Parts: sequence; C-alpha cells; structure tokens
Amino acid sequence: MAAKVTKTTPMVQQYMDIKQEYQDCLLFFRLGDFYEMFYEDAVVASRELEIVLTSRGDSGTERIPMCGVPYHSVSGYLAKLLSKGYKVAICEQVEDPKTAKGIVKRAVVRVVTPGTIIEEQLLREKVNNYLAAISYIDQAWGLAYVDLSTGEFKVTQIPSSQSQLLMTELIRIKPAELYITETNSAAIPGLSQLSELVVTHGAPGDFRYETAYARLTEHFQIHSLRAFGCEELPAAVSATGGVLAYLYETQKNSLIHLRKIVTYETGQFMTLDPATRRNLELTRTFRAGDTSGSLFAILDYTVTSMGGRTLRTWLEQPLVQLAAITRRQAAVAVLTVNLEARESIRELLKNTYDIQRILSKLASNSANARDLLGLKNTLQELPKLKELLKQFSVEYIKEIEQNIFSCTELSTLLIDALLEDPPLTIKEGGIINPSFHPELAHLKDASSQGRRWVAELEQQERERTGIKSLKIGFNQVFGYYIEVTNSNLNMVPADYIRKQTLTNGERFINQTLKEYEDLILNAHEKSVALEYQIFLEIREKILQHIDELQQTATSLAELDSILSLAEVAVRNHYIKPELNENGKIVIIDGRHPVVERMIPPGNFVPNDVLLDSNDNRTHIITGPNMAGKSTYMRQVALIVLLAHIGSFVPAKSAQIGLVDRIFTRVGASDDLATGQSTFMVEMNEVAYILNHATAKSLIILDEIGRGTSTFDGMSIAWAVVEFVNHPNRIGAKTLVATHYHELTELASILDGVKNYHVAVQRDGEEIVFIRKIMPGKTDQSYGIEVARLAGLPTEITNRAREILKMLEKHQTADLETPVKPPVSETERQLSLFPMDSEVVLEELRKMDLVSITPLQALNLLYEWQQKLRGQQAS
Ligand SMILES: Nc1ncnc2c1ncn2[C@@H]1O[C@H](COP(=O)(O)OP(=O)(O)OP(=O)(O)O)[C@@H](O)[C@H]1O
Repeated sequence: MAAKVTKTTPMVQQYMDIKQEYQDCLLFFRLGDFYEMFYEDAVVASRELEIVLTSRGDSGTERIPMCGVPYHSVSGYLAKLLSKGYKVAICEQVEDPKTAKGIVKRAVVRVVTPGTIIEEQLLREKVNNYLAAISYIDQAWGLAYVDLSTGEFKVTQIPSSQSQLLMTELIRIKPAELYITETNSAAIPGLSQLSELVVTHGAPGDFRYETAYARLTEHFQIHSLRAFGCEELPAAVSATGGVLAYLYETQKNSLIHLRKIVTYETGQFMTLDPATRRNLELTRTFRAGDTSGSLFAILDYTVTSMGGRTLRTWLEQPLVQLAAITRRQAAVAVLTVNLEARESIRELLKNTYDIQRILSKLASNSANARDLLGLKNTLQELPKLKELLKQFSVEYIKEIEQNIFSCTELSTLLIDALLEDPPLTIKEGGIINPSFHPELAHLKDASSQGRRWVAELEQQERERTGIKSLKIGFNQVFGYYIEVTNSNLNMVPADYIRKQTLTNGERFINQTLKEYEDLILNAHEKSVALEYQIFLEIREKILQHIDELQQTATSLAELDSILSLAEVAVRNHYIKPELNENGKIVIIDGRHPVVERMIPPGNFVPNDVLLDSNDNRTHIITGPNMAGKSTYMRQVALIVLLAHIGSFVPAKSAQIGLVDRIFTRVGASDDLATGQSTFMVEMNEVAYILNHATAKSLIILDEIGRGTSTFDGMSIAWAVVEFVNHPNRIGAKTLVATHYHELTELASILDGVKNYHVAVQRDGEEIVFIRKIMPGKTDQSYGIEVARLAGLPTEITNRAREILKMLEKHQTADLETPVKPPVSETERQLSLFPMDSEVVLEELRKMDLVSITPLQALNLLYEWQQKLRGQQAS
C-alpha cells in the first residue's frame, strides 16, 4: 500500500484489508454503480486505462488517489488491462445494502486473469482461450490446459528427455496464461523467450502430487483417475491438480462445467514444430500474422463458433493413425456427394448457438436470459438434425448422431418458460412467460392492472378538481405523485398532501394513490423476485443435464468441421486422397490450396510429385527465382498435411503415404527478439530437423545455407542433403530447393536423389515463367532477369551482367580459386577493385620528393616493380 494512513474510515479499512489479500492484482472495489480503485492501483489503472485520477479525502489529512469505471461497461476496461498482462480482482457488495448493519460487506468474487476469461466480449469466437499449467515429477513434464469458457480440459505427459516437445506443444496450444512454479519455469529451456506468454508463478503446494490427486478426485467425485487415463501419470496429475487449484482460487465457484479430463499422448498427433507451423501458414500468415491468407481461412466454412474452434484444432493436430484418419475422411466423403444433406445440415447448424460457452457461463453464474434463449433455440433444432443424420451409415456420423441429445424435457421447459427478447439483466424481470407460473401471472396482472387504475384515477381527479392539466407520474425516489402547475394550485383539494415543490408546480399524494402505489410496487417487486427465482431453478435444471449438453456441443462442433471440409472439397475441387502406409507419395496435378485462391481462377499451374523410400527419396529442385519452387514444395507439404487431417486435397489424384512428421526450413529471418542472426536461426532450424526427422518424415528445405559465404553455404547444404538422404542416417523424403547448381551433382553420386527443375521459357531478353516442374536440372538462375522484372534500373542490371561475366570467367577454373580482379584494359575500367598500377601511380603522385632519401626512393621503386610484376603474372 503506497500511502501511510493515519486515520481511516471503515470503508477504506475494508478496502485495505481486502487489498492485502490480492497484492498481485488490481482491485476493482464496487461502490454503487462504479468499480473504484485506490492508492497505487488507481495510479496504475488511470495510466493504463487513460481515465482521470482523482482523490478522496477520507483518511485524516491525507487524500487518497482514486479512479473508477462504471460497472456496466467494465468489460472494455478489463480487456485493456488483461491485454497488458494485469490481473483484476473483482470485489462486490455481498449483502443487500438495505439490510446491512454498518458498512456493507464486500468480498472478491472472482479474479480475472488472461487465462480465465469467460466474458464473450473479451473472447474471440473461433479461438480457444487456454490456461495451461506445467509440472515436473519423476523425470517427466506434465502439461495440462483448460479453456474455462468451453469446459475443455486436456492433459499430457512428456519425458524430460523431450523438453523440446514440451515447448512445441506449448507453442501449439498458445495459452493465454501459464501457471507454473518459479523453479520449474526456470528449468524449461526457451520458456523465457516466449515473450507474449503471461506466466503466473504458482505455489509449489498446488502441484504436490498427493494434494493434486485429492483435489481432482474430489472435484470430479471419483475414486481414481483411471477413467480419465492419467492414474499412472504423476506429472500429468500434478499439472492438472495445479491448474484446478488456480481456478478455484481465482473463480471462487464450483466449476461444475469442468466434467472430465482428456488425457492424450503427443504420439496420437503429428508433431509440428513452431517453425513448420509458421512456414506452412496454417492459421496465420508468415508476414502479416493475419488469419486471412492462411490455410485455415481457406478451409473454414464452419457456421458455428464451436465448429470453427474444432476445425482449427484439427488443423493444428493432424492425425497419424490410419484408422483415425480414414474414419474422419469417410465422413467428409459422404457429405461431399450429398448436396441436399449438406445444405439442410448447414441451415440447422446456423440456428444453433455456442452452447459450450453458454454452459460455462451458466456454471459460473454469469449467464443471462439471452443465453437461455440461445440454448433453447439450439435444442429446438436437434431432433431435426438427428433425423437428418440418420440417413448416413458411416461410423463417425452415426456416432455424432448418437451423441447429440435433444433433451426434450428441458427443451419444452425452456420453450414454455422463456419470453422472447428478454433484457440483458437477470434481476429486473421480463424473462419469464407469466403463463409458465400461476403466481407470476397473478402478480403481473396486479401490476399491469395497477397501471390502468392509475390512468383511471388521473381521469377522475381531473374531473373532481377541474384541473385539466393534472398529471399522475412516477419516479424512483418519490414513487407515484399528482402534479399540479402553479397556476392551478388554488384548485387543489384539501385531501392532497404536498410532497415536492418544483419551479413551475407542486407534487402531491393522496390516500387512494398511496394505496395503489403500495399494491403496484409490491406486485412488481414480487414478480421481479419471483422471475429471478424461476431463472435460478431453470439454470439448475440445465446444469443437471450438463454432461449430455457438453457431449452434444462437441458433436455439433465436429459435425460442423466435417461439413466444412466437405464444403471446401466441393467448392475448390479437391479429391479424396488414397492413404497408404508404404511411404509412397504420388500426387498428380497437385495445387497449392492457398495460392490457387489468391490468383485469378484457372491460372494456377498444377504439378506432380513422386516421393518414396527408395529411388525417389530426395528431390533437388533448381530453377530461377520466382519460378515457383517454394510454392511447389509447400504445396506438397500442405497436401500431405491435409490428408492427415482427414481432408480432401487439391489434386487430380493423390496417394499419400502416412508420415510421422513434416519439417520445413523456409526463408530467412532474423530473430531479433532472441538476438540471433539470420544464419544462426537457419542453422538452429536445420539442426532441429536433423535431430528429430526419421525415415517416415517429410522434409522441405528451401535454400539452406544462404546466410553465409557461398562456399560455406554450399558445403553445408551438400552435407545436409547427404545426411538426410542416407538410409542409415535419416532416409527421409525430402524436397530441397537450391540456387547452388553444384548440388545437382548429388543425383549422380547418391542413390535416391533426383533432379527436378522449374521450367522457364526464354523470349529474347525476356523470361516467361511457365511454373512447370520437370525432371532434370537447370544451370541458369536468371536472377538478373528477375531483378529487372522487379524494377531494378537498367543501368544496374546491365552492370550486373558485366560483373557476372567476369565472375563466371574466374570461377569456372577451380572452385577453390578465389575471384581475382580483371586485368585487360576494358576489364580494368570495369573493375570493382583499385588496380595495383593505379595504386602505384597514386603513391607517386602524392610523393614528396624533397623529403625522401635516395635509399627510400630505391626501396619504393623495388616495391612498385614487385607489385606490377605480380599483377601481370595473375
Ligand atoms: N504453379 C503455379 N501456378 C501459378 N502461379 C504460381 C505457381 N507457382 C508459383 N506461382 C506464383 O509465382 C510466385 C513465386 O513463386 P515462388 O515464391 O514459389 O518462387 P520461387 O521459385 O520459390 O522463388 P525464389 O527462388 O525467389 O524464392 C508465387 O507467389 C505465385 O504467385
């Protein structure tokens, strides 16, 4: 606490007591319609939120800095603070001020942190918001993550020898917050370099195995964790228990929507390292970091947020087991051929709501009546949807159908109970249909009749008093009143009692109006209270069905994702790939799924590929800049990846041998954040591939060895290809694009290496890209032509051609011979370097003959002669 306070009011004392418990948070202290912040919190919040810092004189002579935000618009302010990495403790009044004795009780009801957001305004629809926890026990890392807004809760365990895999998983999950002990966070290499990650250091006690185990069995009301598959995984249990402890501490509610833990093995999915994810632009583009232009954007025809999130997860976790892939692929396939079913399912799904998030809000007491309506509308669609799905005999769709629960009783209850178009608040009525509850109907009647009585009374009083302008009105402070203007005050009858004086009139009450007021207000108050009561009862009923509803939500999400894959297959003319386990990849007329959508329709030139574990392991691809090498290689990687998520692929036909991993090393970029040069980043990535690839992997190497001198780079590239291609080393299927034409020699030296090139046509000085991959090598780069196309001035490109000629002359003799300066007269004029003769002349020009001794002159003459002779010899 910043200020030393000599004398405090009870309210300030209450604030300080609470703040004491939440030192690491900004405390939002509820005062009436505002959340106020005091002392240091106020200084920080006013700066970060750009709101006025005021002060309050409640404590002796000292004034307390304060600032506040209105409670109804709190979410915008929360979003700002969370995005800057702050945590906010929300402190509410927890008793009714009307009945409170002394100062009204306040308590923190929730701590909002980046990883525990449930407010829809702060979440992105098709993106999960994860809180992760990592723990370490018995040589293994446990990694648990939970999306509090959907109830998804997953955990895995990774041997400590594979710390890199832990980081890869963490980067895939991209948690909004990580809960971890300080010791463990220091022990994970690379963690501190994830600059965007918010790390919260947790108490070691939260992760203690016994405590964690007990907390989990208590929360899930089970005796062992066997059913969740993590009984034998102590580090996983510890991480899961840790994350749950943090949730209890911050959420302060029962978290009943966290119903199960899904234990997964990283081996169930294809591991994609961060560089590969980035290079393949799976969910965001490489440069701009946008979603649009990513593979996800092309595939995403989902109509629900739940479906969008699931499709994203599928894309980020490709499957590796044949049975799992074909199960999904078969479901996509049947939908591609049934347009009518696709349309009907889509129409029904469009009417459903994000029930995963609705259920989470219900469980955390933050749902409103519109959420109930969303659930009602969703449930209403389910019987029709189930009926539609029954026509399919494919296993996955059958399972989805069986796991959609219409919950008819609940659905009827919601239909009967809810009014359409309820307000956002749940404590002001307007939610429940009066016909649903007899007492509510009675109270509603009384309050609406009351309004009629008042109107009639107004008429009667006008007639009785003769005051035509007499009005009966209502306000929150004074209740009902009769208003008479100053000019008519002389006509006011004796039974009117004055209540309030205005500038141009007076307000009165009389006995009859008082009686009506009591009746009306009572009825209204009671009906509002009763509606809230009924709302809570309905909420309880829904939560009794939470398992079925969560299962339904998952099924709807998966159905939407399958539908999306079927839709993109039809719209973009994809075909069903044949999957095999013999390692053979044969793609005929393959296309790049994103590039083909970015250029005018019909302009994309398709290409084939044949890769296998024998003669066609390594392709060395040469060709001019801009010819399409990178596009081609990425297209192969993306087609293979799409096949692994169960999707159709952009090609005329495709046989896809399953791979264990896809690696890409593409482009060069400095990693300034970690202080690494282009070359270091590149070599790190290559090293990672060499250490992790197997004979079942697919590797894409786009111009390795670029960031250093030509000979060093070429030698590295050569050695890497040898290593990757050799069956006793890695023997992976590899595509290598290179401008080092020397590498094409490898095809005649090593088994399994084949040369390909991207063909271009020459038209005089011009080159025409035809984007066709052909067998064999090319030995021209056309770099200068491409530079000209890019707009480099002719003066530069002409000069570059001359230099190229000279350099080529010197290089062809022997790769080991360094480039020497040109000697002929014409070349001398073109020379980049000062000639020795020029140096000699320059020295002679500058020489001071008066001060030089004869011996010095002789020595110089000798030196010059040596130089000129040396030049001639070269
Ligand atoms: N098969 C194709 N059909 C139509 N256009 C293509 C095709 N392949 C590539 N392109 C277009 O050519 C551009 C350049 O392709 P790409 O970047 O793959 O060339 P590159 O050979 O890798 O060049 P560099 O060697 O300079 O990296 C792409 O942005 C794309 O617009």
